[in-house]
Amino acid sequence: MSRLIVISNRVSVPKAAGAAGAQGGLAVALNSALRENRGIWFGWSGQETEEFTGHLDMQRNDGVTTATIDLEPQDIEEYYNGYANRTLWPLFHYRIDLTEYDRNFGEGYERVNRRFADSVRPLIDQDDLVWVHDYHLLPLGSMLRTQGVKNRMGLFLHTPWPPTRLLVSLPFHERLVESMLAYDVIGFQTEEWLGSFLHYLEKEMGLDIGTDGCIEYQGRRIVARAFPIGIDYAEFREGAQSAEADEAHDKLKASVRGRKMLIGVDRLDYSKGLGERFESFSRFLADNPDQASQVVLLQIAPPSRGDVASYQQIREDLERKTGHINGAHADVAFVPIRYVNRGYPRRQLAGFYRAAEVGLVTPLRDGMNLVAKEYVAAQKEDDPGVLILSQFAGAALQMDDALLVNPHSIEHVSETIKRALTMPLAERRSRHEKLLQSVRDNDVIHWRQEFVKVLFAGALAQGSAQDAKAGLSA
Ligand SMILES: O=P(O)(O)OC[C@H]1O[C@H](O[C@H]2O[C@H](CO)[C@@H](O)[C@H](O)[C@H]2O)[C@H](O)[C@@H](O)[C@@H]1O
Ligand SMILES: O=c1ccn([C@@H]2O[C@H](COP(=O)(O)OP(=O)(O)O)[C@@H](O)[C@H]2O)c(=O)[nH]1
Repeated sequence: MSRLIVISNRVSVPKAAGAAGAQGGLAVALNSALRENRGIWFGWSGQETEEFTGHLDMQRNDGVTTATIDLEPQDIEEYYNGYANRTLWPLFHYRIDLTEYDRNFGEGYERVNRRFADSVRPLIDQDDLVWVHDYHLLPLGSMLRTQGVKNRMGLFLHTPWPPTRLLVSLPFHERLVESMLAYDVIGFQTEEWLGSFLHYLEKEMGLDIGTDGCIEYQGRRIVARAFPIGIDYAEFREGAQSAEADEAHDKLKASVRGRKMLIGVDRLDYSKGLGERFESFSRFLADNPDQASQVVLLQIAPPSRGDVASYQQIREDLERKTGHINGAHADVAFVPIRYVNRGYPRRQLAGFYRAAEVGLVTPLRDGMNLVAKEYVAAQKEDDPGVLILSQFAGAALQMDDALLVNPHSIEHVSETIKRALTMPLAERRSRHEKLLQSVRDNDVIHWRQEFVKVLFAGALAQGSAQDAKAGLSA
């Protein structure tokens, strides 16, 4: 069996920054995928070094071998804080108002991708499958090809892919997209993002998408397909039944003293729609004065990408908004929003999810959103909570038994909160049963197997890309 060489910006090693529980879905998903496979996970340690040395720190933790490099401050500033998180992240989440174009960012991005290529190259054996992740590393595959790597290489994008009319605002967009065509397989979270990618290839590059869903490019055949990511269902369910989860559940339940609870768990990111969520909750309190002292919103929001100005801004905005809402609706014995700026281990989160009657997952745009799936997996099957889910999360395409909302519509979300809180048990059970089945059937193991199968076999996309092309416009 071929080894898997996974390459991502973020690697989940104990030494990595944020390992305490705020690393986001990519790290969580890859950790469990790699535990199942022989191979190596390569990437940035999350640490800074004065001068880049290319030194590989190899570790074996919990069944996963990792190889990490440290980056120098200029790399972190231009590549991670710069091109990845000030340019591509906002653009890929449809926020061209926040997108910054700076020549130094682009140069730093290419330099760090080259450093990744130089460092990982010696780890790749002839039969290995190479699987690159996310927007930080789009040109890595083409750099490895230049170094003579002939292995099968795949790319999976964890974020949305933007509509063509937004993407063309990126200087040198053609160069970036063309570099992606060095991969043999390009995976997206949903058919929608896949459709936008294919639209770009057709309209901007004049490429034909084959009837078999493949792209012929310079004598090579590339498969582009949707592979929706899932959670490690078995591991999460086990954790959700642990003593740690029970303790977290019991403590939280006791603290709300009989009130109903809504829960949100998100990195502190403008894409997660936290401001709109708080306003919707405030509207619910204003429109339902009889309920106002009976319901509490717990928002867990570990800080993320704190060196980027737009993230500092959203943090300030939310602090101000929470203060206003609590000021307007609190009384001496009751505060409506508990806003917590720290991360928790997932076993504790599982207990928190179970304690909440409603899961509020309302991003303005999100590649998938694993919190939505975790909320469902953590519920008691005989008395489950209700998931309110943004129609703009990738997860919504698989979870239409949730209450789907437009997170921009404060009225709609407020009314949906009321509906969720008063939903009869029979409807809660029937919705939850279907959601749980989908979360169980489409777990992270299924995701990894599907991607690796296509990468390994070079198999045709079986019409999926063609469906997306026919059914969606960018
Ligand atoms: O590494 P950070 O800068 O701290 O950010 C954390 C991760 O955020 C993003 O996660 C995405 O991947 C999830 C799993 O596929 C998906 O559910 C979610 O919708 C995405 O936002 C980012 O794409 C990762 O690279 C980051 O590691
Ligand atoms: O305090 C926290 C907050 C979040 N997470 C995890 O971070 C992931 C967030 O993934 P998601 O796909 O929802 O969003 P992302 O942060 O990757 O954009 C989920 O597995 C959460 O359980 C965590 O472990 N502790």
